[in-house]
Amino acid sequence: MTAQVLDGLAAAAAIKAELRERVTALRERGVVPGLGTLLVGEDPGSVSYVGGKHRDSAEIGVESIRADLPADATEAEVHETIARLNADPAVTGYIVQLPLPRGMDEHAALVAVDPAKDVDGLHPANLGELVLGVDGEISTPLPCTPAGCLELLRRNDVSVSGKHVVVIGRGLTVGRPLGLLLTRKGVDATVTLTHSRTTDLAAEVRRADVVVAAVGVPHLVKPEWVKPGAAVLDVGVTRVGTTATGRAKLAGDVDPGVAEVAGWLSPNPGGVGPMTRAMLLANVVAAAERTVGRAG
Ligand SMILES: Nc1nc(=O)c2c([nH]1)NC[C@@H]1CN(c3ccc(C(=O)N[C@@H](CCC(=O)O)C(=O)O)cc3)C=[N+]21
Repeated sequence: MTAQVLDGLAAAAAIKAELRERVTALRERGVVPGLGTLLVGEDPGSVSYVGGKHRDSAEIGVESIRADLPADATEAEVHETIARLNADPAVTGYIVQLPLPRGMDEHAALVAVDPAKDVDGLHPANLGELVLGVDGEISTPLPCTPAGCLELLRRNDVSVSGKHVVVIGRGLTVGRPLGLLLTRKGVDATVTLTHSRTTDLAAEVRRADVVVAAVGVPHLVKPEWVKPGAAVLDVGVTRVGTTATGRAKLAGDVDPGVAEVAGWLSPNPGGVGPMTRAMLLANVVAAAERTVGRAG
């Protein structure tokens, strides 16, 4: 058996086509959505992701506002830039690209973002809404990678309702908020949130109907761990060298052999990454629509 491909590029293209129409409607009302990014330093992964976010924005008519600071920028400069993005009316929403350089206080940066402009869904107020709003609709932005995981499954008719989902990794941007999203009413998964201190990860994964690997350990999830027919989302990515042509060689958290056991598998690249970017744009468009609502 070979797993069906959970094609993130195709799903993201469909989402972007829908968003493009909403952007056109906003522009007709004189509202121009703008995505801001704050990037500190030159981590090659971060540079590549931020570039992708702005390319996607241009495709659907969202303006780009880039703030790039050198790796040796001071924390005060980072906070000045955050204040500027908070105040800039052209910026509908923005993200502080993580990780920040070693030694910088990420929590302090995330708290400083205006919650109304937090299109990452990582401000404590928005994460708090995610915790409090488990029983109903919430209008605050959802963290992009967790939302992208659910949307990729939904668009491929893979239901998680009543299913056992094993999430590997408890990080701020994926595992922890994903556990909250999966257990909301209407999503209704049963979740096991595993991490580096989990005693027997292989045994946990073997019981899973859906596996989400988000740790950044190349090829961690082995074919023998996966229940035949399970859906596997490969979220983590690690740069493991460069190709002869100078491009980055990437390795996901899932061993390629899993494709022979799983029922569905998201490729990496081409799976959850493009969905993360699509969800970011969805948050920007929704934030712009909320400003229209406020104006009457
Ligand atoms: N504040 C913040 N928000 C984030 O959402 C955030 C972050 N910081 N820091 C890092 C992680 C990682 N992340 C990715 C986004 C897109 C791809 C992506 O589009 N990947 C392409 C390949 C891109 C390539 O070739 O490098 C793919 O999977 O097909 C990957 C990873 C967002 N993150």
